[in-house]
Amino acid sequence: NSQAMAANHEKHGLLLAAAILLLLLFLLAKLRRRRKKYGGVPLNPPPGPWQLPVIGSMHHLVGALPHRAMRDLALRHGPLMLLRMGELPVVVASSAAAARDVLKTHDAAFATRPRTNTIATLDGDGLGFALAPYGDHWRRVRKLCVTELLGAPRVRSFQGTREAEAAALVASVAAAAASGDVVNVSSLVSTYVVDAAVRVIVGDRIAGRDAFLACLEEGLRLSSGFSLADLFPSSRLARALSRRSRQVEAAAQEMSRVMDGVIEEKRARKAAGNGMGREEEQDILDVLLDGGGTAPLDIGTIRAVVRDLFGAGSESSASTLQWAMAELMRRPAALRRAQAEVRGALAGQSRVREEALQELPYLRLVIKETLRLHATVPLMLPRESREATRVLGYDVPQGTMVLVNAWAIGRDAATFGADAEEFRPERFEEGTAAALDFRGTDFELLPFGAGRRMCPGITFGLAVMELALASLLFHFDWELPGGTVELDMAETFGVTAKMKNDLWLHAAVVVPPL
Ligand code: HEM
Repeated sequence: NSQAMAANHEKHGLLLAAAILLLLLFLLAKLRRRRKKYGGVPLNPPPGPWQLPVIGSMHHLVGALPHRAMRDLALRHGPLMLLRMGELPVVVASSAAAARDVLKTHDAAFATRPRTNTIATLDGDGLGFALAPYGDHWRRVRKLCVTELLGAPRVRSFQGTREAEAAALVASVAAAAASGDVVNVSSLVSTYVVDAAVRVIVGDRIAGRDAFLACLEEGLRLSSGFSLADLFPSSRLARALSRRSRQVEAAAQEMSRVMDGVIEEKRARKAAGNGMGREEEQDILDVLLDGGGTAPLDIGTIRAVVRDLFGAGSESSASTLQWAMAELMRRPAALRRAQAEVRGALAGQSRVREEALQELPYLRLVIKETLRLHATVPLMLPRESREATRVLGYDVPQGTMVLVNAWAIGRDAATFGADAEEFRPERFEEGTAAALDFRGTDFELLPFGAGRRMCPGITFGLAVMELALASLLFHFDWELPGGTVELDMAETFGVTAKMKNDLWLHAAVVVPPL
């Protein structure tokens, strides 16, 4: 009997051991699968919200704009968190300290951009530099752009063009004011920014101008956000089903076709000895076709650089200007102060010349505060880790997409105090905020990013924005249209957080344009 009991015990023991072994193997396999999914062998992944199979964390982002939803999640999960968008692991940095670690301490490790299907399709036959992988091509094109195209001397050389476009903007507002119509500030400001950009980038005499702009706009719209194929890159079905993939392909082809026409036109004019005048008259495309003093660039690269400059430069600047006007309308004291400043500095003159902008420190604070509160590229442009890296003590494996929530960082009460959500340009005249700058050295304020991939168009963008804002405030008094109690400050979804609805205002001429 006792022998039978012992045998029974042994049998149970063996069964138990086998069960435990199986369980362990199962858990190990699961763990390995998890680790493999995260990419590599992370030791300590950043915390994050719970995930569902297949869609990952996407259900946490439903119902709010991504930068807002991610800010709310970061308040619960911390300044560095791990999300999963479909198959893609995405790490989000949401505090100045986390941003410093990504953009400064490990700048080189995070200096590349993810290559999503949308980007690969758009870049199909030409690689610019905004979305290019880190490497020799990016380095060469960026250097050319920083030194030859977007540097202070070149930007200064376009002063006359900008002033002419600002005069056209003022004339359009004045015409609407004279007829008593409400002015669509959003639309006029966008036209101004795009016209100024077209003239500076490809010149004002191109035949295919309208088709060219329509293509750029479509390309930009399609490259915003994530497409289905981007979220499930390994799923050929998703790719086949994704209507956007096909739209992107069609847009990319059309864009190349139109752009080639523009370039041909330029080349023909150049060959005829007409159109490559003195340096100060050269537009950016002239310089690109010239090779900028180095070996000539291939046509695909030229196409892509032109597209990048438009894509990165136009909507961001136009959107910032619209937010600035909208915020000023909500803060009459700030509006009055900015107007008193510009009208005082330019007393007796009939238009704003760029030299006068030096005398408008408050106007600059208005733009700075707008960039803080409405970082128009709210999640910056995505980065990707080139190697396994530790950020704030957490492991970020190679190949992880990294987003920096510049929008949330600009509104962080830990930096800007209890009124961080309010528009108050004066904050930059007081206390520690006065020392903060947005040129990539202070991680509390990152509207243009920081590090190797930071925005190279700051000088260009500020020149366009300051002149327009000064002109609008110098010539006109502004009022909300009758019946408007509260301005609609909602944002749209996209790479840039634009105002969702156009800003309509009443303008009254105070200083008549010539
Ligand atoms: C208010 C205006 C603007 C804002 C808020 C803005 C913001 C940004 C941000 C956040 C980035 C990503 C930086 C990073 O990854 O660290 C960026 C990149 C870039 N911006 Fe801007 N930008 C503006 C105007 C412009 C203008 C006017 C141009 C050119 C004409 C321009 C050209 C670019 C390019 C080419 C890149 C990619 C740089 C690279 O990957 O190496 N931007 N911008």
